[in-house]
Amino acid sequence: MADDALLTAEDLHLSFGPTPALSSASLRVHAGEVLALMGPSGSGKSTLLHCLAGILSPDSGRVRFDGHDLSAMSDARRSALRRTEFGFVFQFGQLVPELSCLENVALPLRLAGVGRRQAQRSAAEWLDRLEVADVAGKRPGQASGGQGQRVAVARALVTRPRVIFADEPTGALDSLNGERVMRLFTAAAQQTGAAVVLVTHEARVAAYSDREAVVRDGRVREQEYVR
Ligand SMILES: Nc1ncnc2c1ncn2[C@@H]1O[C@H](COP(=O)(O)OP(=O)(O)OP(=O)(O)O)[C@@H](O)[C@H]1O
Repeated sequence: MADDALLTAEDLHLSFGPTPALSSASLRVHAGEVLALMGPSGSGKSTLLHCLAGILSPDSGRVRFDGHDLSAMSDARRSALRRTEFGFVFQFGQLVPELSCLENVALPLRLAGVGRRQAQRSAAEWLDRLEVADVAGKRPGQASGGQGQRVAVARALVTRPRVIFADEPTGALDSLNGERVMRLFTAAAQQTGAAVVLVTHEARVAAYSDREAVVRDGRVREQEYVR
């Protein structure tokens, strides 16, 4: 594999008490690619994603983003990196229920110091791109599951992060809505040049990736370019 990876995991080990979750897991993520992490339940996919995102620290091994070792950073610097360079989409959108969908998407920009009007303008553009402009004024509870996930994708992309981590982003949706989310998500990520690291059980969802990596027993066993 080429050495120009944006994000790398090298020989990660991590146990939760007596339970090993990662046992020598290594992976490279390249700028702009969509990488699907697949594998059996409990094999370590989410743990690997959380280590790559700097949410969990491995017991040993190293994660590097753009050449910088995440474990060598202070907590404050790692949090800042997560806010500015990474975006997140989870199974249940985790939108703020009291805010409108527009305000949810504008929120990461507001937290980054962008003025209200500019943040709302960008948020509206992103809702439009994800084909959910019609729910801008609604609260997440008034949107459907598929619309909520597209709002969550807009919120993850609005800051133009370099990597988006998505853990079962379509897990709560039927296949038609799941495919719509994936189609819009991957197209939007491609437009911004963001890499996507996607955990999924579903071959239909993984079909939107450029590359699949199979995690078994805490280790990346097979990797294959699918497109
Ligand atoms: N917070 C935790 N505390 C204790 N054990 C954990 C914790 N998180 C994960 N584990 C264990 O670590 C192992 C790997 O879990 P992980 O969630 O990474 O697997 P996964 O492949 O994402 O599973 P799934 O597909 O079911 O979501 C499992 O044995 C799991 O039970």
